[in-house]
Amino acid sequence: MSRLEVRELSASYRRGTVLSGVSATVDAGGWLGIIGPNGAGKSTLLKAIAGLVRHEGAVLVDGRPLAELRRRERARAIGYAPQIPQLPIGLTVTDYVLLGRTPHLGLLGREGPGDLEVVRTVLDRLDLARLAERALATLSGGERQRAVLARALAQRAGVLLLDEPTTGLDVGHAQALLDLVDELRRELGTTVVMTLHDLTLAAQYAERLLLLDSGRVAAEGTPAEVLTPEALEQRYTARVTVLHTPDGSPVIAPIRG
Ligand SMILES: Nc1ncnc2c1ncn2[C@@H]1O[C@H](COP(=O)(O)OP(=O)(O)OP(=O)(O)O)[C@@H](O)[C@H]1O
Repeated sequence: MSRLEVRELSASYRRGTVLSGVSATVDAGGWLGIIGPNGAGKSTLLKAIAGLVRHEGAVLVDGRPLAELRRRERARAIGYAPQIPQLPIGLTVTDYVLLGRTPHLGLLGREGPGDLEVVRTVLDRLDLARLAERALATLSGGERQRAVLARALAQRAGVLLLDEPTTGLDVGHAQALLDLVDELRRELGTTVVMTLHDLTLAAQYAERLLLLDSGRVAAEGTPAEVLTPEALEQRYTARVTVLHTPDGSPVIAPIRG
């Protein structure tokens, strides 16, 4: 169970500031969706939390600054599935997903039956079992994306950062993935932070949403609080109507001009 705290995070690339004073807290087992228009800083925020871009401010897991953790400890604390990963394309799906188990291996660095079982289960759930021995290079875009997510899920880190995890996935595979993440959350108490452009899906799975605009927090709250037609018009320059599913979850429907 891991509680994530992001305090006053700021980050800049050479061209200028991309994140300014972003703060957020995600309770253990919570699910925070990061939304916002292109270029708002969503991916940079995840990379900063993962410790992959230089930033100011602090990221704490269960009150401990991540910057103080050793590499292996950090890999157990935080898992990250990037939007555009660098893939060792010669590896098979199984060997690649097994890399996710690295922070859990013993001194000899050999995987045990437990590690193989975790990998098998994740492959099965993400419909990758029949591709287990295929090289990553031979996979389709959506299959590759699922392999990247499988590796992050196999890591079983306390906090899971997912950058646009459903990009390139068909609706069924997208649902299977988010359902699996939800299960990990319920069973293991995994804390999830996910960026997503699909606002309807974000509303269905995330408990809370954080709307970023130009590197700042424009709104934070439950999906119903954040996803108002006014906010979407203002932040995305979009014409939308907000409908609701029978269980009350917002559905964002674009209106043709
Ligand atoms: N490596 C980099 N070097 C310079 N600028 C960068 C770099 N990465 C991102 N940026 C810039 O930082 C800003 C935020 O980018 P980021 O990828 O975090 O946005 P995003 O909200 O994830 O966008 P999208 O929805 O398009 O994926 C953008 O203006 C982008 O051009």
